[in-house]
Amino acid sequence: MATTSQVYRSTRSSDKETKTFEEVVIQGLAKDGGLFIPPTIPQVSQETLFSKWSKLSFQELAFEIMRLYIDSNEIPDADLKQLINRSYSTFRSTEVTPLVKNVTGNNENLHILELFHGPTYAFKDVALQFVGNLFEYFLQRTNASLPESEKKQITVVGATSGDTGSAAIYGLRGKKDVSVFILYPTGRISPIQEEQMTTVPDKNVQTLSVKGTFDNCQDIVKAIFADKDFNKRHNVGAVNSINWARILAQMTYYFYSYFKAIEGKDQSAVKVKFVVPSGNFGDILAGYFAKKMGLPVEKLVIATNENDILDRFLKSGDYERSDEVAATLSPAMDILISSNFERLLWYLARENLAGNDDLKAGEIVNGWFHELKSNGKFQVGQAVIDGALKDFASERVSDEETAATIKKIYEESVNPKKYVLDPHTAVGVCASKRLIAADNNASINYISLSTAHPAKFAEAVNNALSSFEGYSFEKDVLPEELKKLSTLPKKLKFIEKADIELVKAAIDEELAKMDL
Ligand SMILES: Cc1ncc(COP(=O)(O)O)c(C=O)c1O
Ligand SMILES: N[C@@H](CCOP(=O)(O)O)C(=O)O
Repeated sequence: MATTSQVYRSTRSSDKETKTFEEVVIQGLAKDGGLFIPPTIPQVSQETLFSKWSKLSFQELAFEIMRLYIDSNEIPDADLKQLINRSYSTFRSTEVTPLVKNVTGNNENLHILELFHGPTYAFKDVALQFVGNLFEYFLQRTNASLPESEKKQITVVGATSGDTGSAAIYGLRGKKDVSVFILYPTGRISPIQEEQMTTVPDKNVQTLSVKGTFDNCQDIVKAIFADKDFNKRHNVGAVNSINWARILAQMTYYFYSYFKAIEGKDQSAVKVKFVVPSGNFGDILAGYFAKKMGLPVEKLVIATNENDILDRFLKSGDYERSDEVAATLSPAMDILISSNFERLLWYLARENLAGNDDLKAGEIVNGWFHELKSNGKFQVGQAVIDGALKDFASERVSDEETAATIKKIYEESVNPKKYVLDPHTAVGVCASKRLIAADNNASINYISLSTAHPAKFAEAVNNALSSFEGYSFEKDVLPEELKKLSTLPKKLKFIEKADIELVKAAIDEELAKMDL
């Protein structure tokens, strides 16, 4: 049997107010600047997990999980099933997120969880195909009873370091009553990522290339949510992982891949570690929920590149923003502040500092984030670090190690041979390899999340592999669908400075032209 959790609250709130699922999806960010979380995490029994859920398809599993977090009065069973099936019908794999088992042979138990079989070849599609359909569902229902002049529209404003942008655009292109504005840091995303976003001709889509960093873009998006007047005029919606529905939809692949990894093995004798290339902490946070719901995960391993705020936190308890973002081979993870970490901190604060009191936890987290804003850092104390270390470990991976891992796996892989990793996935696989050596324990299975298709990062992949005889990016890596992108006309608007007023003015101007 499973328990449910269908009300939400803000990580920074110390009052009793709760919200419904629809409210948190449509609102995105809480008014106090906090993120929405379910205060109670539903529990799933081991019996349900292993005698029922382990036999389900990806779509069936998604339904069981989502049902626990969404009241059936908000979305009835039949509608939720339809939303899920429609969202995953766009994937190129019938399994949606297939697991490549024992990629380096049987000795290492290293499995690669391929999350890039959706329309934009990155893990974001798993959540954003669903979120796009969800926006449409809620809007159609609200608008059905309203006269034409009062019909609601949503203006989605998102920030991307490369992948969220295109996945959001593909999830929302052409949808009625929704417009999409995506901010990305000029020159800091790969050419294919930029082409994916800027070549979509639908009139409800506009990309904004902002002179600055991803953190500048994310800060502007959060400030836009806090701007009451702009929000009232435009009804702003979130596609970044500040939107709870993103995290919810990502939980499925933790359960699904766990069951695939242990298939045919004695479940009580096997341990599973998930290794997750991390930036904004949205992907691995879904794994935290899966673990807390009852999936017997040994550890969730945060793999960072040189932008290592999460690794430094786990080692010191200081959450401290660096002065500058490093440009690495894994640019989608070039992030200074990991937005979703706030959600984890709320649970850790409640359990370790607030005597399990929701309101007190909100007060503590609010204090921390005010400190971060004024001093660029805060400290959580040993009890919170110890709490985090029960579920998490972390590894920091350099660019040299990333490139070396792409090479090594190309050389070593047996299933299939000459397996090509993208640089983000390589950060995770490098961390997995370190753990395999350190743990030296044959009962542990490592599920390393592959967050993007290698074709999206041609330069890093080619630099690592072009010296191998017979290697051809065009022939072996680049999918047909991505080949034609460079020939299509681009639609983008430059924003000269990372300035909220310039961005708001651009949105106003473009919205007027869209005439939705
Ligand atoms: C390819 C890729 N890998 C890893 C990440 C990091 O994921 P998260 O931000 O959820 O930690 C991102 C960006 O989010 C990404 O685009
Ligand atoms: N790496 C992300 C950054 C945005 O993160 P999100 O998960 O909060 O949307 C990207 O590719 O855009």
